[in-house]
Parts: sequence; structure tokens; C-alpha cells
Amino acid sequence: MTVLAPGTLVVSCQAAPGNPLHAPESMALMARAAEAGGAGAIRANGAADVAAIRAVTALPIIGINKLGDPSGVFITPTFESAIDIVKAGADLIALDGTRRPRPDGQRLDQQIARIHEELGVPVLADVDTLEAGIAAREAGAELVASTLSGYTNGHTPSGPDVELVRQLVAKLDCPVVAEGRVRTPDDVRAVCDAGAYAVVVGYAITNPMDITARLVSAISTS
Ligand SMILES: CC(=O)N[C@H](C=O)[C@@H](O)[C@H](O)[C@H](O)COP(=O)(O)O
Repeated sequence: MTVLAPGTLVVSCQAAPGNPLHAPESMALMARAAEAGGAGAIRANGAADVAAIRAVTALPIIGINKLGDPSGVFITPTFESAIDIVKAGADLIALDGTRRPRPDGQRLDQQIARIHEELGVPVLADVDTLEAGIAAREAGAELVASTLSGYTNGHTPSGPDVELVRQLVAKLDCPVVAEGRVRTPDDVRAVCDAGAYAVVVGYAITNPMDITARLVSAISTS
């Protein structure tokens, strides 16, 4: 896999509406800070953020386009949603690789084939289970990530799904990326020990609102 080198720490630079950092300029600064810290790639959402980040770094960009209802398929849910992300400079498209119904009724293999043929970039499938990972690989994804584990079954654990990473590594003949709730050096070591090819970290680096809230909730007075 040439787009993403083995052992890469990918920093996910995303800020949702309501976050004061929700602006392409902020995400570009985050990406520069991540690169200065040693990140080997950036994950970013939406054409405006991808373009702003592309303008300030030559690092590979994993582009996504979050659209629609977050309780369903919403990470680059259709072929059309990937077009502007690649035009903006993404080197790789990440998309929902779960087995849930897609909003346009297309199959995952159809969406991936069109991205390959019409946009010419590789695809990373964000999955929630081993079965979804196997299916996404069969559907043509070049990489599979544990991104959606804990977000499709009503129960979100506090740490990364190390066991899913281990299972995906054992079953798949492609790079497996660890993503989702990786927060500490111990988390990074655990997913690397499980065989992760690369590791994506988001909130723990790029969401000071979330970091602050977690620390505030730990304050106790007596
Ligand atoms: C479930 C979902 O929507 N995940 C999104 C995918 O792009 C992002 O909101 C996460 O921040 C990203 O996956 C990195 O994970 P974490 O921020 O936990 O390090």
C-alpha cells in the first residue's frame, strides 16, 4: 500500500458544527501541528477542510464526507459524496464499510468499484465487526479500519477495539488500520501489538473541547 506507509500515525483533523474550531482554517492549522509532531497522514472531513489541508501539507490525506444521519451509514455514504473530496486533494477515500443498508440502495462493491474506476483512488473501509471487514475486503477495499466498532450497536466502550483489530489482522490479506478511541501511548502500543498497519487518532489530539470536558469531569473537590 503506497498511499499510507506502514507504521503511520494518522491524525484525524475534524471539528463538527458547534465546535469553535469548526472551520477549514482551523483544520489546516491542526494538520500542520500534527505534521510537525510526526504524523504521517491526515484524515479530514468535507471538501473545504480537505482543500485547506491540501494547501498546507504534502502528507497523504484520507478524505471522508460525512452526510446524513449519524445513526446510519453517513461516512461517505454514496459514490457521489466522494467526488468533491478527491477533487479537493484526498489521496484515499474512507467510507462506511458496515453491512447496514446504504442510503442510495447501492451495494458496497458497486460504490468501491466506481471510486476505483472513476476517481482512481484506493478505498479504506470503516467497519464495525469482523464480518463487515471480511465483506468490505471482498467488496474491493484496499484497507480496512476498526473505525465504527462501538458506534453501531448502542454501546461505546471507552478504549479502542483491540480485539477487532487482532481478528481483522488474522483474517484479512490487506492492511488493517486501528481507529476509534485511541487516546494514549498504551492504546497505540496495544493496537500495534495486535498487528495494526497504521493508527488513526482524532479527538485525543484535535478536539480540545472533548479533552477539556474529560479532564473537567475528573475534577473533584473535598
Ligand atoms: C464514529 C465516527 O464517526 N468516527 C469519525 C470518523 O471519521 C470521527 O468522528 C472520529 O473522530 C475518528 O474516527 C477518530 O476517532 P477518535 O476521535 O475516537 O480518535
